Amino acid sequence: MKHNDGMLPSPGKFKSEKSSYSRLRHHFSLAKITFWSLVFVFLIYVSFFRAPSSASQTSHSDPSRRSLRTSSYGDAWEKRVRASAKIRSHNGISVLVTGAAGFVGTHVSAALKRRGDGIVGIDNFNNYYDPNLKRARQALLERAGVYIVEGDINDEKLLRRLFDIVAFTHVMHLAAQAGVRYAMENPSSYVHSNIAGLVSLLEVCKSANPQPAIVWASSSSVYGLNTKVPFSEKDRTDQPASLYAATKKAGEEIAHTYNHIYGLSLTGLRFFTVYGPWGRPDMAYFFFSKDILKGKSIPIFEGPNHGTVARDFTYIDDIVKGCLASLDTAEKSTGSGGKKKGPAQLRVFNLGNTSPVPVSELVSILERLLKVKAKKLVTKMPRNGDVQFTHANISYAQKELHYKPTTDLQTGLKKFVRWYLSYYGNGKKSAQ
Ligand SMILES: O=C(O)[C@H]1O[C@H](OP(=O)(O)OP(=O)(O)OC[C@H]2O[C@@H](n3ccc(=O)[nH]c3=O)[C@H](O)[C@@H]2O)[C@H](O)[C@@H](O)[C@@H]1O
Repeated sequence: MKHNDGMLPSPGKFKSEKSSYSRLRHHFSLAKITFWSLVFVFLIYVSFFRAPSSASQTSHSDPSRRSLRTSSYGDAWEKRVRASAKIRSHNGISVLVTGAAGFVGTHVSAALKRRGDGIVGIDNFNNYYDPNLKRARQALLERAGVYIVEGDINDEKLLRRLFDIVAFTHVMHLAAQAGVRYAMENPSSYVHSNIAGLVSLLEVCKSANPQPAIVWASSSSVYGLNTKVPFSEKDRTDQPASLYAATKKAGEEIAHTYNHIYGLSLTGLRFFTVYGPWGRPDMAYFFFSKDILKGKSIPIFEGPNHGTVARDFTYIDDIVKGCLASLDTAEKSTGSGGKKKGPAQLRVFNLGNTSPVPVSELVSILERLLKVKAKKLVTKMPRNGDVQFTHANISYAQKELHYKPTTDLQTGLKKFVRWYLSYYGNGKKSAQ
């Protein structure tokens, strides 16, 4: 600005010398044009280079950006959605599976498809862990005839569009930011997926006509610092030990609200450390296997006074049975047009294995199966959200869902290791 001010002409001078006046005027306009061009270029720079850098951090969380992409989905896309949602069995259901390229999502989608239900998946394919594994799961489902729409559950416009195309009878909501310890690194991703994403989904479900029944993934971590074992659904869950657990607990309260106000039928499933083939590389059994094969040391947590850390590890096939039984026993939502017509079903179930195994035992089993001795590094359990012990009381699920886990850790890990070695090779091509 100063530079330009300095060029401001004195009017008196220009009256006496006309030609130099017009020359000066010409110079002045050139300077003005140059100045405003620079301002313009600067503004473009700011909007194109600065703003997107902050947007790119939240790009996964900006539904409007995705909606732009969504609007480009055309007839061919719609046809794929319809084909995938086609029910092929008598009494089949049509299910929107969120997080379909995830570990549990893939297994549940495949199982539903096998029995003739119509399935449409949705997944944002984020890079919390190796997206190649998610793509491989997608390819697996694709071969089975399940289409996964690439999109975020925060994108209400996309969700509404899916409901316009398919009258889903059920939603199996498995999309989430998982992992207990990562919550200290990236807390907002938990709020984004587990709270905002859930609300976005429920908003769409509540105004869908007919409203679907919803089954969704809560977590055993909601028991937090609860010391009464085995954990029963009636026990207190108001002492979460991690933000992850807090967002899942918040999800249970949000479910209550949508059930209460809009008559949505909602079933929350508290999964207990689910493991198996096609599992999540961020989980201990998975990266322990990878590191044992690589000869890297593995940190085995122990509690205060050398206390045992144990988990009620639950095999994926048992979890899938629990999910399907929850869908099959879910009553219809009672609302329509965003209004409640009567009381609707609201349930929460533990889906565990009822037999906790110490982490040290998990490692011993892996050593035997992988035929490699682990380099164990016994470490004090860090204060980053872990709890020392989980143990499910499953009597409620047994009664209502006929849920009965049948796979012990040794048998389940054998299947996992077989898959791991066939997928990644004998440690040569290992997980990322
Ligand atoms: O059941 C649940 O609710 C939760 O189960 C798992 O959480 P977590 O049980 O902590 O599973 P892992 O991260 O695989 O840990 C398994 C066990 O290994 C221990 N561990 C973990 C990491 C490590 O480096 N060393 C170690 O000993 C943990 O303390 C824990 O006892 C999942 O990661 C969560 O998404 C899920 O919600």
